[in-house]
Amino acid sequence: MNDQPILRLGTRRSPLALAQAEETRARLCASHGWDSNMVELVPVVASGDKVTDRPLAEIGGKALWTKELDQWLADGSIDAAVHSLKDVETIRPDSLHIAAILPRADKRDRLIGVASFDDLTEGAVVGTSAPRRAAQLLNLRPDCKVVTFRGNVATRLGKLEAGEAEATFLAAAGLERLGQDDVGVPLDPELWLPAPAQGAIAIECRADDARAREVLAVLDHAESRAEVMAERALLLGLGGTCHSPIAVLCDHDAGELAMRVALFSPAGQERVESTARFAVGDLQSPRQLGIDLLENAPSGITAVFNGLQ
Ligand SMILES: NCc1[nH]cc(CCC(=O)O)c1CC(=O)O
Repeated sequence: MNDQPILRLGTRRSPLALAQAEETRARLCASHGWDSNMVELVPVVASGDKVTDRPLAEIGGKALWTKELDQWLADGSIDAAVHSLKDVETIRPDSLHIAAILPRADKRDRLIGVASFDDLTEGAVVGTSAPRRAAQLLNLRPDCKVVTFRGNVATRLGKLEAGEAEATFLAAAGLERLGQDDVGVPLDPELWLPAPAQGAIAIECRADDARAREVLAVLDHAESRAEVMAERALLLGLGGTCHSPIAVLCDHDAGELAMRVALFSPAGQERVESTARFAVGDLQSPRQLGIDLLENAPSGITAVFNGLQ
């Protein structure tokens, strides 16, 4: 009997990351008829988890979430890595391959602490460290004051509980995966858009690892992949990073993809938005949309995308 695991799955150690890794393991075992010990979870402390008092954009960006797992993939310590796709940089090394996108969960943000934006007091302090959430909030409610909220979901809810802010935002998907979908209220995409690829779990392996690619491919959800790849193509066209206040949502609609996008200046005074429809699988058009949007954007928005601010 061979008791070696068939697949070593790297994950971050936060409760949300572990829940996502467990979901991946459960799907793999169900699809292949494996026992759960045939997939080994290998937790790593990511650089991004070590610094929790400053905004991610300030301390080095999204690479902080993938650096260690990329390294472990490269040196063969793990066969695959589980990521929240919204935390994964737009341009990935050629040596890695996104072998599967799991069925996407609720794509919306939830507002926590108050029942609606109208219920925020005049000048309310709101906790977030995401440039998109800060800018989008200030666009709706210029009177609010934004304070940095980082750390895992429980940490952020704890800060809210301790009165450090009147409200905060969290992704519905993360709350759901932690069994906390009773927290806060979902924000209607007509009013408030999520981050590119929000709610999507991606599983990466080495591009040249045919066995891992084959084993993981059964988990791939084509509809979710089409949506998140279009959102990431837009990001590529915009040259967006985690510094960029970009809000976008792509849904399937009548056999096509329907995209809504909004860009903001950092303090929220300026906003450009657009809607577009694409054929499923067309990545050139969302990328072009990003380029066109920036060309016509007001200067406060182009400045942040051109790294001038
Ligand atoms: N930036 C942190 C992060 N990365 C992924 C999620 C939640 C799950 C997801 O959006 O896919 C969260 C927490 C949040 O934004 O509330």
